[in-house]
Amino acid sequence: MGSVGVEAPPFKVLGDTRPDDFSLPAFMVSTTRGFLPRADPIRKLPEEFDVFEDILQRMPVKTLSGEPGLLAQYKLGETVDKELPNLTDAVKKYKDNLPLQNALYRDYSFLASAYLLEPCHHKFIKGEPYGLGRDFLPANIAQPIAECAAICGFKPFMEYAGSYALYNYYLADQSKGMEYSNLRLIRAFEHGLDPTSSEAGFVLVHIDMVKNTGPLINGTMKAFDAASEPASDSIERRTRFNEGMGLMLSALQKINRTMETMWDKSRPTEYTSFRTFIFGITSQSMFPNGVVYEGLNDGKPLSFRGESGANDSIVPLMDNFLQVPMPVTPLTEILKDFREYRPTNHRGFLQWAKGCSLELDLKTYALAVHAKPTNVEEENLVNESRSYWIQLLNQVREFRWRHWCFAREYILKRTSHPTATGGSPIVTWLPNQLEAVLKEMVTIYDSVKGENGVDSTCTDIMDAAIRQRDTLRKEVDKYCAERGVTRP
Ligand code: HEM
Repeated sequence: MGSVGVEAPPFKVLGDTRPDDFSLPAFMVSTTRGFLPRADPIRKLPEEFDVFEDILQRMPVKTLSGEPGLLAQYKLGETVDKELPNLTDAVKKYKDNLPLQNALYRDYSFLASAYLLEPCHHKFIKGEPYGLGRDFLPANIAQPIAECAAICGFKPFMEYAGSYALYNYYLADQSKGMEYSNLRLIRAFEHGLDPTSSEAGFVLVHIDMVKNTGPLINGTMKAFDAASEPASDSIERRTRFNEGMGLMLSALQKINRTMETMWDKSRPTEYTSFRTFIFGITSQSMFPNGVVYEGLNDGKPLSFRGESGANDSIVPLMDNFLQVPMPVTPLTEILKDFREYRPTNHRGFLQWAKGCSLELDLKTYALAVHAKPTNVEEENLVNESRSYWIQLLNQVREFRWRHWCFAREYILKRTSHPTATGGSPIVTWLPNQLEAVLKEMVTIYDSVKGENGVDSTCTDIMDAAIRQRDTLRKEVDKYCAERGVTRP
């Protein structure tokens, strides 16, 4: 499987993820594991890192044994300063083992965030505002994290895929595979080593969703493959294009159903307490002057965005495939910035998919607005393409709408802190993209509804979407008024 030969250089999507090949990066897009790492994450570090491992195990608010850890006692900072050697040379020794470098990056980024945000956690549990985080990362964390992050192609700060979420699970029982109840976190800040905790649920639901991305990639590649064929056999071409979109649609439906399990797996009342540790530096009151990484950047402070699902690749893939236009606002600039915080291979794939969709003029082909089908079979296929396109947009809408509901129930109702972990403004940012999708749905529907009709599924979808747009506007206006926020 693999590569579509349009003008853009072909992108190699893996079929076999070659789990035993340590010369390849941990993250490479595949039709089997989708956006998950090529193999289950490495859990155990080599023995040179034993002291580091020991601190990591003692770190969480609640350790694996259930005892309070260093973060519960406000002792992580002094423990790191006293006990942790600078292991940069040991990191370099394993430079050719890329999945191991990713495991090191995950572990150092956990320690870096815990170290920087420990004071804020202690303010938070006393019911006070976050105050200031530590603005200095000592060499024993700063230098090894810079080393392994550079080798893996990450920024030297916690990210969603490479660290907190997608490279942070193991299978309790190897024979049971990736079923939800068999997944455990490798690292956690608060109570996440207990699989029934809200922190574990929050992370594991992301993994459980991304687990379904193999078929999404497979469908995407099939749709691109079909559309890039010569137009001579238009029936065959469109049949295969529709098959690809059909696979994408069923994958997205499954992903959205899994997302809905968040409500049970992670309680809305508990999110704000573990999230203290996943905030970033950029646009956060806890780090007004950035953070100095000892021995790096000539002593000048650095700033990175925090961990966020905004760095997941499912929705950006759909935005790019469907060519969803985003408004020209400062909020959209944040969306673009988020897309820098992901594995290099994911980034390459998303950019390639965007170029491919534009180059193939996929939207025009799918909607075939002024097409004059020569027979009933072709007409039916064209209507099917239109229907799939609208249904795919509807899945992106559903994802973003549920997301707005998460933001409302887990965050807006619990805290007045104005920025999310990734540094986006909490009231206006998610609606910026959700409104863009709703607008695109209306535009597309208006362009095709007179064209011999679209099926009744689409009519129902549009009725619901238009009602939702009105509800969203009212809710955002209410939160803006309450918090004195103006929409950019
Ligand atoms: C309790 C559950 C969740 C909460 C409270 C939450 C919160 C947020 C917030 C506040 C943002 C804004 C960006 C920022 O961090 O600055 C965001 C963005 C995002 N999150 Fe989540 N999230 C949740 C679950 C998920 C899940 C399960 C996924 C699945 C991959 C996900 C994927 C995304 C995506 C794709 C965006 C960007 C949205 C867009 O492009 O419009 N989130 N999330």
